[in-house]
Amino acid sequence: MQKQGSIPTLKLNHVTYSYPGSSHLALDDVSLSIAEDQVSIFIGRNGCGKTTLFCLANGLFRPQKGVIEAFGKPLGYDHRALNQLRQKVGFVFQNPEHQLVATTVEEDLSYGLFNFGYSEGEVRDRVQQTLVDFDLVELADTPIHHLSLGQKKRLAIADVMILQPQLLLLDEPTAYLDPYQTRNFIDLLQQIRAGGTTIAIATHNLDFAYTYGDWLLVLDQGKLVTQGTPQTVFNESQIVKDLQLGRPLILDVLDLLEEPEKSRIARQFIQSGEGKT
Ligand SMILES: Nc1ncnc2c1ncn2[C@@H]1O[C@H](COP(=O)(O)OP(=O)(O)OP(=O)(O)O)[C@@H](O)[C@H]1O
Repeated sequence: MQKQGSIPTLKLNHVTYSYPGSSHLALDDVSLSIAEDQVSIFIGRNGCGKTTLFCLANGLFRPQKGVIEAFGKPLGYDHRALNQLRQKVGFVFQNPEHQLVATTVEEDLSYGLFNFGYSEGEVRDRVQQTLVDFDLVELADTPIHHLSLGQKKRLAIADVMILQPQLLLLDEPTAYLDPYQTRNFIDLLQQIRAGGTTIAIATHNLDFAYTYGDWLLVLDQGKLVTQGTPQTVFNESQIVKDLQLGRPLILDVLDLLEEPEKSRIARQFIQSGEGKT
């Protein structure tokens, strides 16, 4: 169940957006909530609107219709309001190359803090702590272009987390990562979540979505077509079947088993995902 009652971290009320010069609606009358204490995962075919939604949530784009609320208040679009929003809502792009701006790891971590006006002492302290937290100490002086893609992804997340956001938006976080790096990344997410940051993710990785998500939101052609727990969405949603999004591998494996083994493994698998925090 999606948590009811508390103020959602992010709320979209009938939000519509089309890119400048385009008559096509990238998001079409979308209403949804991201609950504070759940990992929300957006899935859907290429071009369904996931990245656009995150750009709207971060104030990079402004909807033509509808209202977006973060932490119970409608977004403002003046310079000051956006500055505040971007400290509270961190957005990690799909491709870390689009995000890393400085020459070395340490400089890159400092960059955002200086931009937001933090003092030199505060920047120094936060950078040192973040290097430790994100296992980047040995890479502190490494030129960005010497990093592997997995290391760049880690740095891109650290760049955002150094601002201590309340909501972290991750676009395709497991893309380009090998299984070992994916495991490390999931550990990192658990750490971030335990620190109290709400996490929302856009992904095509259905195994990751099934295991790690608390709440799945399915977009198609700019519309929210269904939402629910991963179990409900993948086991019961006809829409998801019709969209031919595929299924998590674990469900195909379960189909090969007989009862009671099937129920036993399914329970174990779900419980392993529940140990995410
Ligand atoms: N800069 C742009 N100008 C015009 N249309 C765009 C632009 N960027 C995206 N679109 C369109 O907006 C729609 C939503 O795109 P978006 O990138 O949000 O999808 P997505 O779900 O993130 O896709 P993917 O899974 O491929 O990353 C698509 O129809 C896309 O073609």
